[in-house]
Amino acid sequence: MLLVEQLVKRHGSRTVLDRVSFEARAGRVTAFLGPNGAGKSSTLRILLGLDCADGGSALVGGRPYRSLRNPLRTVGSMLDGSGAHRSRTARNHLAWVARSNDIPRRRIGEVLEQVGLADAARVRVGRYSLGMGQRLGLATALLGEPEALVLDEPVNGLDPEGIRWIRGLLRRHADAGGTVLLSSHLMGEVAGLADDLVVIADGRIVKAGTLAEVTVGYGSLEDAFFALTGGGNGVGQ
Ligand SMILES: Nc1ncnc2c1ncn2[C@@H]1O[C@H](COP(=O)(O)OP(=O)(O)OP(=O)(O)O)[C@@H](O)[C@H]1O
Repeated sequence: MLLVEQLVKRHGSRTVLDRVSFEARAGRVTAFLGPNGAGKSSTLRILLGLDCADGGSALVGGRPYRSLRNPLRTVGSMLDGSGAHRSRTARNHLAWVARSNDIPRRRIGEVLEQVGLADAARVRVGRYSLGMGQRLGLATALLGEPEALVLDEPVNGLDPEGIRWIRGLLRRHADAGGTVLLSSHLMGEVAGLADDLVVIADGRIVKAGTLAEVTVGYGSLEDAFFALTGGGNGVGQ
């Protein structure tokens, strides 16, 4: 469903993505794992049409994101929290997104209920906690009932109950045949959730496969991660 092939991205003379290739399949939760600065966000931004590649391709359901007619009905995403303006309420924000993507209004109430924000729907986003902002970001991603979800560090700011909740939500999405791609630099959250792993370090894919394939020969996912990434930063925080 999500296919990244030979992706190259440069900033000045620096190559931050070096022929990155991987696939996130339908019915699976795929974790995109790597230390800070490895190139996860850069890849996801290109996949979601927010940045241009210098080479290669990134396809959603066989097409570049920018060629999708109503993108939020194909792929829902969350990068950098909710993406909502501080002065808006959650309901206003979702109404605006729904309108711009031809999504029926009934979905607003449904997703607010689904992410546990129904009671805070009329509170301004500027007053939300980090975790509430994450929930609103997820509500926005779910609004168009997309087949695929692409989430950058989705558990940031969530408390243990929130982490458990998001795990369940993503699991159900994949079990219903959807595609989930999430990035993370935290081991613990991924070990209990992902079916497939893609490990990136210094802009290169160093390993991809099922959880069992990636961890074979190592005591734990954390051991595998350190060995594969050369002991990157920010791991296990
Ligand atoms: N606009 C930019 N200009 C210059 N360098 C950039 C730019 N955007 C990203 N980079 C660099 O590209 C590299 C990859 O960054 P990226 O944000 O994709 O990493 P990441 O794996 O998402 O890390 P993190 O977990 O910290 O978010 C980093 O070295 C970063 O400094």
